[in-house]
Amino acid sequence: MKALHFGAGNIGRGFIGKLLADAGIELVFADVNQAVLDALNARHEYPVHVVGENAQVETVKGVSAVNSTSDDVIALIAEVDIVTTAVGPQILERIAGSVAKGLAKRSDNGNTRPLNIIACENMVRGTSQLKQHVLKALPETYHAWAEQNIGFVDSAVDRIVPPSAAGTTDVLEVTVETFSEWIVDKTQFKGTLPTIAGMELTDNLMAFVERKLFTLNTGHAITAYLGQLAGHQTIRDAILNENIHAVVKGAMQESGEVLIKRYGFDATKHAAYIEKILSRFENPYLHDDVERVGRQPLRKLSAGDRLIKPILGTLEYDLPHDNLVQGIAAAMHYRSTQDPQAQELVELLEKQGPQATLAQISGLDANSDVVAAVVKAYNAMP
Ligand SMILES: NC(=O)c1ccc[n+]([C@@H]2O[C@H](COP(=O)([O-])OP(=O)(O)OC[C@H]3O[C@@H](n4cnc5c(N)ncnc54)[C@H](O)[C@@H]3O)[C@@H](O)[C@H]2O)c1
Ligand SMILES: O=P(O)(O)OC[C@@H](O)[C@@H](O)[C@H](O)[C@H](O)CO
Repeated sequence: MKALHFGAGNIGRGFIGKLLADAGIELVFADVNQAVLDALNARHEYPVHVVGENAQVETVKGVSAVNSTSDDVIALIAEVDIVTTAVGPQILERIAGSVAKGLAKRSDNGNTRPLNIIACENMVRGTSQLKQHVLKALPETYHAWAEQNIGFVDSAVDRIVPPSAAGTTDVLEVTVETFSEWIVDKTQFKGTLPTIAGMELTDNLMAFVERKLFTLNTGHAITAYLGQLAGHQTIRDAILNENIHAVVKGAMQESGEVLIKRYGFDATKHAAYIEKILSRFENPYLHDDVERVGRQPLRKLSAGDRLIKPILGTLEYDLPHDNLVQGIAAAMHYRSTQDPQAQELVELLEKQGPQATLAQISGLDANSDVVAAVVKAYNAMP
């Protein structure tokens, strides 16, 4: 079996690529970072530091790499059995053109072996969104063939992988937590279901996607935003602040009440899931900057993402949401000179103030009580 994985970044090298290579699948990474590409092709292996109580260094072996903008990608898509991505939601549209060209070549070559494509991004049904971009770029004459032979499989992916520790000179080294979870929608595969250790199959993916994105990522983002406001550099320092801990836990519980109503989750098990996540945020072995976790605030404040979708759920079921309001207000205070979305947020706030800015980014009604509550909390923050 052969795989092409787009994005040799933290989650690509530290989680999805590692699982594929560990399963004995011949793995080629596609990326745009020349230093990473050169190192992968020179060494064909890299170290993964799995940190925790039983820390160990595992070596991922037998990998190679191609430039994601080269025709190599097209040739690979024509022949591999599985394509995965971990590039970031905003990049999916950019790789869709090459995927479409690869599919056309695959069809022209008469290759009818099933190919499954799995986007491993923090978004709801990211692969389905990639599929739409690919179909737009693929001439219509290939659509029926693609429907028959290509599985676009949605997934939920969970493992905290910050950039490697400061001081390392190895561009390939990656540090990961012990915990990991990769859940894929088994109803969307073409051909035989793959058996890859660490990949779980489900026929109820939406529950897992929302449970992860609207618990872990909701709490993570709020930890980052409140943490930055309080002057903390890392997620661990932020969550050890009692006031932040209380709001983060409260927000995950508020979001959890929605998930319990929507998906019938067991309340006791969900409370334990929240506690486990809080302990992961405290992980003393990871150095995870609030700036990484808070990155791209406009994406995180958009209607379907980790802050707004949960609060919409509390409105739908008439549930409390005071802690989510604090989290959204803190997100609007996020600042980063490295992050174009943080710059855009500042420009919007300067031009039109918090009420219109929040309404524009999130799709919430500018005159709603919830927007008024966020603006009040925003103005009360330092
Ligand atoms: N890091 C985590 O803890 C974590 C956990 C779960 C999910 N995720 C999700 O995984 C995705 C990737 O996150 P990450 O933390 O690994 O980010 P990252 O920045 O470390 O990695 C992204 C990689 O994509 C590459 N890239 C950019 N444009 C590309 C292109 N056109 N073609 C191919 N590669 C391209 C970058 O060079 C980089 O190596 C995101 O959607 C993120 O939400 C991250
Ligand atoms: O990757 P983002 O920007 O969507 O979110 C930042 C973090 O919350 C995220 O990367 C987590 O570390 C990850 O989702 C853990 O599974």
